[in-house]
Amino acid sequence: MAEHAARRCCLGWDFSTQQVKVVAVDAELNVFYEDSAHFDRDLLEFGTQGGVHVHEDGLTVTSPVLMWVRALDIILERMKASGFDFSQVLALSGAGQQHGSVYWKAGASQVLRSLSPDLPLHKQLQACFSISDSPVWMDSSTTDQCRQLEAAVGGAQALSCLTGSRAYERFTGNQIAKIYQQNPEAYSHTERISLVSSFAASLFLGSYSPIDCSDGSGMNLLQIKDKVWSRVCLAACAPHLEEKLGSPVPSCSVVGAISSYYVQRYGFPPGCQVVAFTGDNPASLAGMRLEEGDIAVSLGTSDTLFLWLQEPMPALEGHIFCNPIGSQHYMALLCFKNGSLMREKIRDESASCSWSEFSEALRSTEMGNGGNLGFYFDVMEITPEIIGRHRFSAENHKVPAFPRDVEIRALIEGQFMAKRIHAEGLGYRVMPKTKILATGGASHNRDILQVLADVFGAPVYVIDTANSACVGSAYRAFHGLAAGTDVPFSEVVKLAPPPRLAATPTPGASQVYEALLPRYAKLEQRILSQTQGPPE
Ligand SMILES: O=C(CO)[C@@H](O)[C@H](O)CF
Repeated sequence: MAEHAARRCCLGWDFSTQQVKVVAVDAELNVFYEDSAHFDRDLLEFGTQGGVHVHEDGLTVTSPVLMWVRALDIILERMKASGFDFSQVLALSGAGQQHGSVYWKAGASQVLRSLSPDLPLHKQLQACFSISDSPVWMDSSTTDQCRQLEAAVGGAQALSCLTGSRAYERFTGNQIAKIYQQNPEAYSHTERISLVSSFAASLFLGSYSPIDCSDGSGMNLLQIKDKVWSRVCLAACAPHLEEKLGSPVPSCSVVGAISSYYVQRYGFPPGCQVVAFTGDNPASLAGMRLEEGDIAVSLGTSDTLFLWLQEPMPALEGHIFCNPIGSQHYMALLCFKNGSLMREKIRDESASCSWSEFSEALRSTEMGNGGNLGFYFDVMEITPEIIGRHRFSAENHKVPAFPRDVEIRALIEGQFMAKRIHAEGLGYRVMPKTKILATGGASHNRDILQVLADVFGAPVYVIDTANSACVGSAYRAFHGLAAGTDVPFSEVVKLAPPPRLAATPTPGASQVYEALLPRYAKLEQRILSQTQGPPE
């Protein structure tokens, strides 16, 4: 009977790099519907690869904004054809790939406000964008604009203290500066600039949605402490920018009711609430239900850390964003490029291409590896900027090689000690209630997770994050329904399936790694100074 009973629900959307995805989550926080429109597969007319166009200069990377609109049409039509009961949708929220930007042409707001329910969105919005190919996060063509912005605020560290990051090519302020400098006419014909997240929210609102503080933190424009635009940064990027951006809002804000277009065309209830959309990574933090003191480690091609921070320490590496679910707190992202590909290389070289031999090596070597430490960066590392393999004996002497088992443990201990050191450099602190949430390919290897638990001195849980940005957005929609009641996000999501405990710290682990971590940090600085030359 339950199957046919009305299922009050919230929708969570993700306008990501390669697809638009949606999940429907019921009041018991079960996902009961999901669908996606894949750009390369379902929207061939746009000719993207991996959802983007890489331009001939090899630096400029864009995506057609109308492709995103068309993908939404496809999903909504498919949901309608499947008999999805839109009348049960209480609220919706969503996520977008961070840093990307959308340029609404003068007059577009009028079109958004008066959409005809007889036509799909893409047929009505075709003339609404002053830039048809939106810059996205894979773009790295704005180095000049990055240097100009840092110079305007007093340098890279000053910009990081102000906005949470030093200048990065993909960050939206630098992308806007490039458009203003290279296409001033298009810029002057632009009445509104959205992020991908607030652009998607605008489609559902039928008016311009404000940018939320969390995704806004990925622009090099928002003062993350005061949660207002930095006038110095705005002025350094382009004129009249504040009026084109609108004012930022807290990520938990209800930005309005759904546009009548969706009520008339699909049967959404007129009172369906739209909760501010945010960036895909902040939405994933919500989907993983990270709490104060927790850390999420995504062990993939590159390893990514999601941190919950109370008192951030902005640095020249990593990114600090306003927290999407703890309005007075922050989150941080740290990316380590030498992730699974490095683990696979050492597996092939030192464990005969076998994960079971790799695991056996971890089980047969002691915590601390007899004082041997290794740094393994076959590609230029981001955190920090080091390349090459560097091995040190217990006496801190450089050595050319380790025995196979020692090599394997040195790799894994080194990767996790680096993560802890750089996380603590951003202000992260392991707390008594800290949980480490592991996800990604390597999180299926229990012996690797045991080292993670030992190095951090905290229990490791595993979670499935396949739909974390979508699910996190649906959770945030439910939280938006409780707006004004001070119900914390953790209370709203307490029914969600709990993560599974995978490893707890070995007795004595803290003593071992409290001694090793400072040594690792010093040796990392030694390598940096040798490879970067003397300080300027
Ligand atoms: O650039 C990034 C974060 O800073 C990426 O994770 C994008 O958000 C991916 F869409």
